[in-house]
Amino acid sequence: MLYVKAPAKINLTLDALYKRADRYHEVEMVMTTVDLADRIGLEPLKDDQIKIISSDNFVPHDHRNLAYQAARLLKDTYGITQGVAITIEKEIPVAAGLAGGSSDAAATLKGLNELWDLQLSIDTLAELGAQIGSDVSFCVYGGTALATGRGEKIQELPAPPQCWVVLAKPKIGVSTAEVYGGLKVEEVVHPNTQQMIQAIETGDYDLVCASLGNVLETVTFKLHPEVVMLKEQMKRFGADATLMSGSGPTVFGLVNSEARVNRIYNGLRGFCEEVYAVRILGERNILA
Ligand SMILES: C[C@@](CO)(OP(=O)(O)O)[C@H](O)COP(=O)(O)OP(=O)(O)OC[C@H]1O[C@@H](n2ccc(N)nc2=O)[C@H](O)[C@@H]1O
Ligand SMILES: Nc1ncnc2c1ncn2[C@@H]1O[C@H](COP(=O)(O)OP(=O)(O)O)[C@@H](O)[C@H]1O
Repeated sequence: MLYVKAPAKINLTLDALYKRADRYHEVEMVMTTVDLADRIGLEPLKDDQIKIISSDNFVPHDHRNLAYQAARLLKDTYGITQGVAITIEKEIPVAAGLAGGSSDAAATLKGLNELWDLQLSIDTLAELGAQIGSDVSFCVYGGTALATGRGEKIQELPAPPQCWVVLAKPKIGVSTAEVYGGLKVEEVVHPNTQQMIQAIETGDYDLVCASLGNVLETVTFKLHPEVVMLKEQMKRFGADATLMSGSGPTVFGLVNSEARVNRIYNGLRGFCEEVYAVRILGERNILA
């Protein structure tokens, strides 16, 4: 069995510039991976089938699974007749704004590239990933990046200044398509993406905190007011800055003191089941 790690991402910024003719939004996003990860196990099968094994009931076990789609894409593109059993040990909450499914797909692409000895470059894997979903290219590279286009054009950035990230997910799942569908691009307050990049490049933690912004927040807040409450609680418990990740509903807080992390974690655990305190995995780890 070949194992590959599939880490979650958070969006430090998420800006939408306009809606395109293909109905996707042209975006600018600063994203970074965190050390909350699924584990993907890949085992060759003699017969020509793709089998998904997972004990998580929220994860589809058929062709709708993004890891299944990654294997299908490689098989169809490169004429592979071997089958594979894909075991998904799920740690990342599903439909949470943390790109769990996209990261599983990216890890599957990387793992099968080895298992089937395809010798594809990381850039080719990222291009293939874009056919599966907008976030998959970023997940292939990991680390920290500016993502543009519909999210698939990736420019590497250095690691942000090290800090803790507290993640809290309310008991709801959010549909990315529904949230983007409710966005009125002409009314949004744009985050300052260039300032975030400058903050990361100069290692300025306070400026990172001041530059967080996500135009999807207002849409998800209207659909699910409990997300606003959670964000306010996190700030009240002492996070330096807070933001919703992706289309939500997960909210994260940045914190640069361990004592405060514990206080926030314990405080939030009182009324939110899914809380995690993790570190930023700022650097690329292509081999995962
Ligand atoms: C919002 C983000 C931010 O990182 O993350 P999540 O909340 O999903 O984690 C991503 O852009 C999500 O990427 P991903 O989940 O791969 O989305 P896709 O499957 O490509 O698209 C789902 C739907 O979202 C809308 N969509 C997505 C990306 C984009 N740039 N513009 C869009 O309008 C489209 O309606 C599309 O049909
Ligand atoms: N391997 C997978 N893990 C999680 N969700 C998956 C996976 N494959 C497909 N999905 C589907 O993708 C949708 C989005 O899930 P996910 O990637 O976890 O969230 P998000 O897009 O908010 O980051 C879910 O509705 C789920 O049914």
